[in-house]
Amino acid sequence: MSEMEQYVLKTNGLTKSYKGEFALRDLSIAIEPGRIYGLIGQNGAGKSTFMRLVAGLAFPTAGSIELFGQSGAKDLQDERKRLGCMIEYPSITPNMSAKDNLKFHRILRGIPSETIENELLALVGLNNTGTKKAKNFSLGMKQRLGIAIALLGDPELLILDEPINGLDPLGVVEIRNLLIKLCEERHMTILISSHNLPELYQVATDYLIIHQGKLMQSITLAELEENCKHHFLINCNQPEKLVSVLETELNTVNYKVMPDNTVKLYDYLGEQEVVAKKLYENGIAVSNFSIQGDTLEDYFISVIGGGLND
Ligand SMILES: Nc1ncnc2c1ncn2[C@@H]1O[C@H](COP(=O)(O)OP(=O)(O)OP(=O)(O)O)[C@@H](O)[C@H]1O
Repeated sequence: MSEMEQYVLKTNGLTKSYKGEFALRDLSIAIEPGRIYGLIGQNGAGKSTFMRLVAGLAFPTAGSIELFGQSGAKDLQDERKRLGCMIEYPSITPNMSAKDNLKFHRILRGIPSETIENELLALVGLNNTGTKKAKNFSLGMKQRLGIAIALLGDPELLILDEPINGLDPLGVVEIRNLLIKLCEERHMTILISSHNLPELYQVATDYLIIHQGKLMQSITLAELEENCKHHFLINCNQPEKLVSVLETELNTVNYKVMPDNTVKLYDYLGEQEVVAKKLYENGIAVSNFSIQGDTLEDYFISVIGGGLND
């Protein structure tokens, strides 16, 4: 990456329609290097469409794509050599072993190094599969082989469409560990889609939530955790006085004043009456005083819920 390449991928107003129906609408995102982005949305939200457009497997109806700082048609095609993709299904030949599958794709892509096959098999934990044919692999093994194929060109941006859906918990952990390793050891940027937020959790550093083809939210892991953390939500007529009461009478600075002047208090969660009493004693009129906080699923639903039926 050169200094010019602040973003690995940037899209502006990216739109794709099929026969007048929008699969993707006005999607503008920016992906920074060395991070793992979870592209999250329900079935049909537009995740695969987005990945296909970035990979050059489909063409946008409107909007633009910039890869590694380049957006001209020819430059974009050149930059796509720096991508590794597994979109929709792993491109596996069922009657071949893992190694032969890798060899086939290596030759197809004109990669001379033969040692890369064994290196990648070891990396994805398939080095002991010998002559076993891919059709006899578990789903998790097939996904890992698909990832190994996507890694053949030593990509800087790895795009994986639903690599963990349908896997058992152990399979999910294996893929998760592999992705974290690729990001940490090779500084690879990863874009991974799923319709399951808890499955992406612990692997993604950033989340792009899409619904009905539109970007609903781009959020970091820290922001997601902050939004899901349990707290008292307090609405009152004197937020400054409330803050002073929290600090001086309740001895806490573990609160946050939101842009709309509501206050989130993260302390005293089991002691609602203690807080309520202090507010009352100090003459603070409260219009809302409730415990808030979401599970990841609740949060996801609350974000996409805003876009239902538009
Ligand atoms: N080639 C195509 N022709 C017509 N419609 C399409 C085509 N590809 C996608 N669509 C439509 O675009 C919308 C988005 O589909 P897409 O496959 O991108 O969603 P997704 O989020 O990847 O869903 P899933 O999780 O089910 O894979 C859907 O309504 C789908 O029917």
